[in-house]
Amino acid sequence: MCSRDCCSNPRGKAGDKSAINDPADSTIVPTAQSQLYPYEVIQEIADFIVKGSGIRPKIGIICGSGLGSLADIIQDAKVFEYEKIPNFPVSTVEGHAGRLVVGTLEGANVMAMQGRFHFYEGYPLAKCSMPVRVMKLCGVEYLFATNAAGGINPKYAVGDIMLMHDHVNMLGFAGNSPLQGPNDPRFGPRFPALVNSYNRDLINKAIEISKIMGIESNIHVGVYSCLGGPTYETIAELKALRMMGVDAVGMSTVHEVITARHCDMKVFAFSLITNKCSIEYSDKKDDEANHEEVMAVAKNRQKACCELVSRLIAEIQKGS
Ligand SMILES: O=P(O)(O)O[C@@H]1C[C@H](O)[C@@H](CO)O1
Ligand SMILES: Nc1nc2[nH]cnc2c(=O)[nH]1
Repeated sequence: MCSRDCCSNPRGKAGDKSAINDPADSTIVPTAQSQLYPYEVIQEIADFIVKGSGIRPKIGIICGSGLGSLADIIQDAKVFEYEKIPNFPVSTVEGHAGRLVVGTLEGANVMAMQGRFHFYEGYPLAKCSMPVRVMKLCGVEYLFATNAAGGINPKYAVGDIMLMHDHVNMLGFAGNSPLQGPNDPRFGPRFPALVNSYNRDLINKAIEISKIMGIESNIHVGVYSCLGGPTYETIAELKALRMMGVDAVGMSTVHEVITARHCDMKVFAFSLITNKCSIEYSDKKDDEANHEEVMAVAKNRQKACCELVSRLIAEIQKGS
């Protein structure tokens, strides 16, 4: 366990001047990824996982809210509780177990985060997406990021899956990035491009797989937007997002994708639509999003999500 309480306590020790130069104190050094988690610290975490599991994973999976079962299908699993991994944050959200599962899926070496870190938990974005860099130094080439999201596109139904082909980074519009601060070129360039972030081949393969699974009418390709949370959106915000071309809205994934693309990982991401976001004013309680509904829908659809992920990993394995 890390001796610096900042790693488990997102608030740190405000006002403690002696900690100003502590690179891992998230209160004093707000968001600079390379300062919060220098390369050497990420390397130590990666070594801990690779040595502890005896596996060098090729595919990294991040399980969205209620989608932890994506990690339950991993074979020969070696499980690391987050609190036992040196310098790792802890999960604080229901539906995010807080375990890293390393093993094999469809013959591929994989590592899966059963629980991710969100900005609204009080973690800076650099900390939220730090595990993606750990994945990279473990050997991961492909990031599979999943999330639960509200459907703004009126054609989307609860339980549908939206394959992400682009995003609108609302936190970025507000000047917040996981890459803020000094750049460490060992991870990637100062100014990474984000066009084509979502791997087109993997999207096309997922569409083909959805046909084989007979769920193609529940599959969409669309644009996700990440907001800070933890509040769900107002009607006016939803209307604005829709005008911007957003199809689904959530509170995660985008900063993970940015970090993955910065270090040149191939990205596949999807949103499970757990609730419909009505953009009309109404008094109906049914129109209000809530986390219980999000979790219940995710539980109902976990089988389809697991099959999609497994089949796509099998395709990647076939090509390698
Ligand atoms: O981790 P994800 O993005 O799947 O979780 C979503 C966003 C919030 O954490 C939560 C809201 O219900 O679900
Ligand atoms: N921001 C946001 N996140 C979600 N996660 C699941 N549903 C929603 C939603 O409607 N809005």
